[in-house]
Amino acid sequence: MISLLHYASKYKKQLILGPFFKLLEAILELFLPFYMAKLIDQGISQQDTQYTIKMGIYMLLMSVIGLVCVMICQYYASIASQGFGTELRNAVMKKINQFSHHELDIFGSSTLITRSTSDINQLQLALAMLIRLVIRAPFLSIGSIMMAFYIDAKMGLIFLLTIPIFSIILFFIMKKTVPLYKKVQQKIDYLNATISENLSGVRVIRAFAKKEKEIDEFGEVSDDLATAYKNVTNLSALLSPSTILIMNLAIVSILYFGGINVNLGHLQSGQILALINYMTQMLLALVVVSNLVVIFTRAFASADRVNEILETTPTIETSQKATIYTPWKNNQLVSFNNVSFRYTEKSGDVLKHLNFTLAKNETLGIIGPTGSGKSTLIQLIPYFYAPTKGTLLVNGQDITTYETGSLRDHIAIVPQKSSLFSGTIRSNLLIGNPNATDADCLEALEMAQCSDFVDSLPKKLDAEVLAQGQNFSGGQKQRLSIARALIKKPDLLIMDDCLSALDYQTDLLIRKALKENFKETTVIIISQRVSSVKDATALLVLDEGQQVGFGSHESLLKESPIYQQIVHSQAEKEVF
Ligand SMILES: Nc1ncnc2c1ncn2[C@@H]1O[C@H](COP(=O)(O)OP(=O)(O)OP(=O)(O)O)[C@@H](O)[C@H]1O
Repeated sequence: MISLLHYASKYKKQLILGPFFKLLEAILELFLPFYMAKLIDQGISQQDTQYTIKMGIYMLLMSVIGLVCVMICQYYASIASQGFGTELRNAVMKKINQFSHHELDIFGSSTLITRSTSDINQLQLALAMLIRLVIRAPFLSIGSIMMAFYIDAKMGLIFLLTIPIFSIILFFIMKKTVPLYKKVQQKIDYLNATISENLSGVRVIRAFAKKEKEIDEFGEVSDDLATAYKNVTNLSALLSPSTILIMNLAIVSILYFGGINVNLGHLQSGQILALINYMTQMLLALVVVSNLVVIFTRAFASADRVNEILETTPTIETSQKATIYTPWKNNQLVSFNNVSFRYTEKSGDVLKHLNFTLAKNETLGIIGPTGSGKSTLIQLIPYFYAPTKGTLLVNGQDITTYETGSLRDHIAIVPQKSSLFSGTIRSNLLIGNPNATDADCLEALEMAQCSDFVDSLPKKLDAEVLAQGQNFSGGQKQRLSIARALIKKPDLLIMDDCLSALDYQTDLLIRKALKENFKETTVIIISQRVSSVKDATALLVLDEGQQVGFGSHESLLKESPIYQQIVHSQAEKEVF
């Protein structure tokens, strides 16, 4: 948590002045009972109206100044805590954006969302409390004891006695609640993951009529969190009645011993009232201290979770010596040299000893059964993942030596699962090329075979796209994703099984448009359909991560049994 405080360094003024004004207010609050005692004992008791009014005015002034101090402190606390939260959130988002796909896989999106929202909110709250209460509460507790001793040393002993009793109760409650609060935070994480999975898969859940099952399962997760919350709040809630019990017992003691002292003439009734006020003030301040402990415990747990993100070193980092990718230096655009890859240390190799080369302006088709590693392979080329073994050259140079942004600027990928962003059709296309004109957009839409349906929309290029493109059909989303890649006019275009979702005619027209308009572009097409890749310059056949064939359609038909099987099975289907 301490290490995160430098994100509040811009707010030094607020961090110093906030507690300072709160301290001023606490000093004034501490003197109020003292003046009240004087008002009663020397003003009201002795019927000295002038003195009573004077003390009343002092008390009023102190209250007004105290109020102003509180407002200034709250103002500074809000500025500093909100600013700190914003700085921290920006740093976390920056870091997440530097993560390679490997770190994104490890963390998972739901915990990244929880950590950058609710955990940072917790830290923001802790900083606001730090400014507002961390000096005030201990100051009021100690100050009240000192004032009690100042009024009467023997009565002050009652104050000293209450502190260990309160501390023992606080210690036992804290000992039980602190670990429980950590558990609650983990359960919130799990609840968020469940909500996000349910919402993203809501259509599948309904299609399989599993709504009731999902509702029941969510109910269990939710009940689990509620039970954890109940357990911890039940324990925390003991603190308040225990404090009130101690406070009342202490007040009874003050009244009892104070009464004796008043009878003996050692104390006056106003002083007894002041002592009761100090006792209330001290115990309420101690309750605030205990709440602060809870807030800080939760903040420490959140700080660990946020720090985990900030301290993660991305496996793919652009080094100082990184080279800027410059296109067309080398005839061999992509070269896999004995490349193997595994997602995690423990999992086996998903790609095994791949060796092939793709020359510029050529088209490579990748085909193979599901799970054979096709998508994994193409994710290595833009350096989303680093090869585990072997070297991968792009444009004659090891990908690990490139500045990743410049490399990716020259590559466009159409992912297997199309993803559009909320905005308009134009804003989605501009992701591919921010400088594209309307004419460029229309040309890309034409090549991706989506002109007809975009033309039929009343707002055309300005037609609204909802989050994840929900208002478009699967095929329309796929074609818009293709247009977004084409508008980039990349050196290397990678299409990850995106044509299989389209009808044969559209698939054919898109490939024809590519051939005619992207003569200077190297293309990699993954497809389950032989017809989509058979005209490629070379075909790579994958099976369980192994390269089991590489060559033209004709040569593979003669040499590769797996390719023969694939062709045969598809030819059979086409008869029916
Ligand atoms: N992010 C990931 N983390 C761990 N394992 C993964 C990950 N992505 C894929 N895999 C595993 O890697 C293997 C290859 O998956 P990949 O998606 O590359 O296959 P594919 O040939 O593209 O399949 P499909 O044709 O079904 O799209 C599979 O066994 C899969 O379980």
